[in-house]
Amino acid sequence: MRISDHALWGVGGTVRSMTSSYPTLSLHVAGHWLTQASGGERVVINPATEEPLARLPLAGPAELAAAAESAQRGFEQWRRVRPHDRYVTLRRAAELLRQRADEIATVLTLEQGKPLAEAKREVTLSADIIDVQAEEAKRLYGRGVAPRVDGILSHTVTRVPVGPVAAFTPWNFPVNLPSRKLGSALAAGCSVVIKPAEETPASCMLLVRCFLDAGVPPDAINMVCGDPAQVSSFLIERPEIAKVSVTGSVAVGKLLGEQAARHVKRFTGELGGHAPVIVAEDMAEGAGLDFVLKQSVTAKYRNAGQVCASPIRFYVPRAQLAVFSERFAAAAQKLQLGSGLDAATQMGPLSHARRIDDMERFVDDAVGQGARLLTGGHRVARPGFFFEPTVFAEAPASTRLMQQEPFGPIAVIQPYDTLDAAIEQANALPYGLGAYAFTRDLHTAHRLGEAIEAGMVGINHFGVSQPELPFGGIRESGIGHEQGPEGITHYTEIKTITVGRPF
Ligand SMILES: NC(=O)c1ccc[n+]([C@@H]2O[C@H](COP(=O)([O-])OP(=O)(O)OC[C@H]3O[C@@H](n4cnc5c(N)ncnc54)[C@H](O)[C@@H]3O)[C@@H](O)[C@H]2O)c1
Ligand SMILES: O=S(=O)(O)c1ccc(CO)cc1
Repeated sequence: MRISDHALWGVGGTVRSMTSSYPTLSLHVAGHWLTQASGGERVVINPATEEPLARLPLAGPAELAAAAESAQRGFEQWRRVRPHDRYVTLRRAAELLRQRADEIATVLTLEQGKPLAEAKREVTLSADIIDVQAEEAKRLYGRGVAPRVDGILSHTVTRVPVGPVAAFTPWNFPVNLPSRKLGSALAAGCSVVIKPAEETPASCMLLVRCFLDAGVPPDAINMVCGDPAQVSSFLIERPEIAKVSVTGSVAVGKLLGEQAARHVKRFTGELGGHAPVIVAEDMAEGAGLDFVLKQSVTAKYRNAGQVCASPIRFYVPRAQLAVFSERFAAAAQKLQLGSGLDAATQMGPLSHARRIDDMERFVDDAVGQGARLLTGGHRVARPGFFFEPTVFAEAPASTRLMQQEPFGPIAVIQPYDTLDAAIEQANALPYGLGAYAFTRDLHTAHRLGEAIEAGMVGINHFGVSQPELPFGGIRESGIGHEQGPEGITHYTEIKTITVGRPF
C-alpha cells in the first residue's frame, strides 16, 4: 500500500495502525493517551518500503499547554517520592522494557530501518541505561560544611531536582536517546515533557508505557509530537519548564540553547560530531590492518552511519593509503543491504527521504572538488531509502564532507606523513564528540589519548558508549553529559541550607 491509498486509514474517525505489528499512535498528555490532537496529523513511513505505517496526531498549543501544566503537577508529586522508591520504580520500568524487547525492537526497525538485531540490542541496552540511572537516584550525595561563624549549627549542600524538563530527541536511536533523558531526569526527581522525532514516535511511546506501567505518575511523563520549531519554542517559553535537554544537530542545539538562555533555563545539548580515526603505522599492515579494517567497517556502517559518534575521517600513513582504501572499499561494497526485518541484512535504509538528498549533496560536492570516489555514491534503485555504502579517499579539506557531519554511510580516507600531522588534522574541526585511534604501542596509545580533542576517545575499540559512562562532547558537539553519575547531576540544582541556633 502506498501513501496515496487512504482507504485503510481511520475507520469511523479513529486513527488506526496500518501494519499489525505497528501500534496505533498516541500522545501522552496530562495523564491521557490522545489519538487525536489540535495540531493535525502526519504519516509515519516505513523507510525500507516507503509505505505508511500509521498516522501520528500532532499537538497544538492546547495540548502543549496541558502538557506543561501536567509536568508541573507531576514534578510536585514525583519529587516527593523518596530516592529509594524512585529507584525501585525505574528498575521495574527497565525490567518491563526487557520483557517487551522483541515487540519494541520490531516496531523500532519498522519505523527507523536498522537491522532487527541492532534494534534488539538498542532496547536491551536502554534497559541497562535505565538501571544505571535508577542506581544513581540513591547516590545524589550532598556534603556538610563546618560553620566558620558563631551562631551557625550547620551548612548542608544538597542536590535537588531542577524541575520539569523539556526533552527533544532524534530518530537515529529512538529508544536509547529518550531512555538516557527519561532515566536521568526521573531518577533525579524531575518530570519530563518529551518530544521524540516525528519519524519514529512509536518507539518512544512504547518506552513511555514501560515507565507508566512501572508506576511513574502519569503527570510525570508527557509525550508530544508536532511541528518541531513550534513545539520547542512553545515549551521553552513556558514558566513550568525549568530545563531544556536536546539531542540533535549542532544547528538545532544552538537554536534551542539560545532560546533557553533567553529565559535563563538550564540546558544540555548532545549534538553532532565528525569522528576521526587515526591508524598508527604499527597497525597499518598485517594482522593489525585486518583488525582495524574489520572493526572500522562494522562501526562505520552500523545504523547506516547514522550514529553521532560514527567514524567518518580515517587517517592512515601515506605508504598504506592505497591498500587500506582498497580493502575498506571492498569490504563496504560487500555489505548486504535490505529490510531490517530480514535476518541477512547488514545495513538497512536511511531513516527518511531527506537523508538521501543530503547524501547526494555530500557526494556531488566531494566529486566536484576532486575527491576520489572508491565505491558507492548512489541511491539504490529499489523502494526504500537505501544508499550505497560509500568510500572516498583524499578529499580536499574544503569539501562539505571534510567539514560537516554526513550522518550517513560515507567514509573518507586521508593520508598522513607524521603522527603529529594526523593529530593536527583530527583536531581541525570545531566538533569533538567521538574520536578513535589504533596502535599496539603503549606510549603512542597514551600520546593519542591525551592529544586528540574529544569528549570520548576510543583506543583500539569503538565502544566508547556504555551505560555506566558519561556520553558527551566538547566544543560545538555539546554541553553536558548523559548517563552515569555525570548524567544525573545535569538534572539537579545545588541548594545550600544553613541552620543557625534559634536563640
Ligand atoms: N551527541 C549525541 O548524543 C547525539 C546522539 C544522536 C544524534 N545526534 C545528532 O543528531 C543529529 C541527527 O538528528 P536530527 O537530524 O533529527 O537532529 P535535529 O537537530 O534536526 O532534531 C533533533 C530533535 O530536535 C527537535 N527540534 C526541536 N526544535 C527544532 C527546530 N527548531 N528545528 C528542528 N528540529 C527541532 C527535532 O524535532 C528532534 O526531535 C546529528 O547531528 C547527530 O550527530 C547527537
Ligand atoms: O549503541 S551505542 O553505541 O550505545 C550508541 C552510540 C551513539 C548513540 C548516539 O548517536 C546512541 C547509542
